[in-house]
Amino acid sequence: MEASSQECVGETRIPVTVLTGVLGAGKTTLLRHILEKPHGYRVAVIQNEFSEEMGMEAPLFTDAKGDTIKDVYELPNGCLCCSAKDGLIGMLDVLLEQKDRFDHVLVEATGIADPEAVCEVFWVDEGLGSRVYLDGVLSLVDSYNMLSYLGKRKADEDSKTTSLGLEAEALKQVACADVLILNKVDLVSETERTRAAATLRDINPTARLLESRFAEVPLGDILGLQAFDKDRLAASVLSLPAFEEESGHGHDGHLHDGHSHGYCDCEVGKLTGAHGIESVLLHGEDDALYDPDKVRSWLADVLWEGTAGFVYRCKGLFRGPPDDGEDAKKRTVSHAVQGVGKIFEIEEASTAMTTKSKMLFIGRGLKRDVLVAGLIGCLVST
Ligand SMILES: Nc1nc2c(ncn2[C@@H]2O[C@H](COP(=O)(O)OP(=O)(O)OP(=O)(O)O)[C@@H](O)[C@H]2O)c(=O)[nH]1
Repeated sequence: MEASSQECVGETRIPVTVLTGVLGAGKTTLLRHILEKPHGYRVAVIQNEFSEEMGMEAPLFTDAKGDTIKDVYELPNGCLCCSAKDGLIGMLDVLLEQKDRFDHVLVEATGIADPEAVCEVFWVDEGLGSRVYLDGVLSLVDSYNMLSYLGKRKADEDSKTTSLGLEAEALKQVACADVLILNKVDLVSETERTRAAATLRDINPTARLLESRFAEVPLGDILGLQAFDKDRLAASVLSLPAFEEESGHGHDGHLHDGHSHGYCDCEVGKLTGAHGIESVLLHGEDDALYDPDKVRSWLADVLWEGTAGFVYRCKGLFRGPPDDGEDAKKRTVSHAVQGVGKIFEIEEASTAMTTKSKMLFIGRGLKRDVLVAGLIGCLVST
């Protein structure tokens, strides 16, 4: 596409990139890279996370001075590919009024959004199409977990107890991509990395394929590419395999068909339920302190042994005891928990907690009582 085609009567259209990726693939990590590091790119971000439904706050992005970055806009109330479409158009309109502040817009879709339906916003809405253009679709893929969520694990492992059940959504995100980022390559062997890359190439032979650790990619490789091609996207989606109807998620693998008939499970903006995925949010007691070592061994049981059902994603914040010698009433230490598949980490949170400790688990067949008892078992003994 010629650069000049992005101009309209004396005005340059703003490029928009759509970012997709299943739960925990590294979308927030990529946003940190884009927003917090000094690249010279001025990017406004629209986030459509399920944070409200999940009871977790959206992540804060800060600049080198520690100040909160303001160019992040949250789009609540539903999923971008259906109920939040109008909200997206409205928000882009608001952003365009301040377009001297940025050169690029990045729209982060939830892990279940249908990227094809999100892209349609840009050619269905004529008014919008004259002011912005779709630069490309960027899909992040977790190289460590992708074979399970793309349904490519060996048959004996590929059961509902070891898979999130979002194969159709994950495949479509790969198929629709103009740029694929194979992230978390630090967690896989050379052989696994090659296999993962070949799997992606099989599904989408034409996308630019990048590999990354902690989503660190040159921004020139993902933004300002003028890579989006409507016909290529349609052809790529058509070549996807059909999926059987499951858990009320009524589609045939081509999510587009479901949408074009006005039906979408994520219409109410819920990741859980209709997709057969559950979430459990645990709240700690007001002043309770949790022992990081106990939390670590509890999570090992939950994630590695499956003691509370199949947990694919967990995240949380909890209050721990003060460092040795400090008065517990004066200062407690906040810890952040992040887990994807069987990998998790607990580290001191960079910002002090303003809310109670909370822990979110997403997966299938979750045992709430077991999780509640597990968290209570992590209380600091007095
Ligand atoms: N080892 C490793 N961990 C990574 C990499 N990229 C991201 N992570 C970790 O993976 C976890 C999930 O990353 P996020 O960026 O929060 O993923 P997300 O896609 O925003 O997650 P959701 O909002 O739940 O969909 C965090 O603990 C990250 O630090 C990577 O390249 N290597």
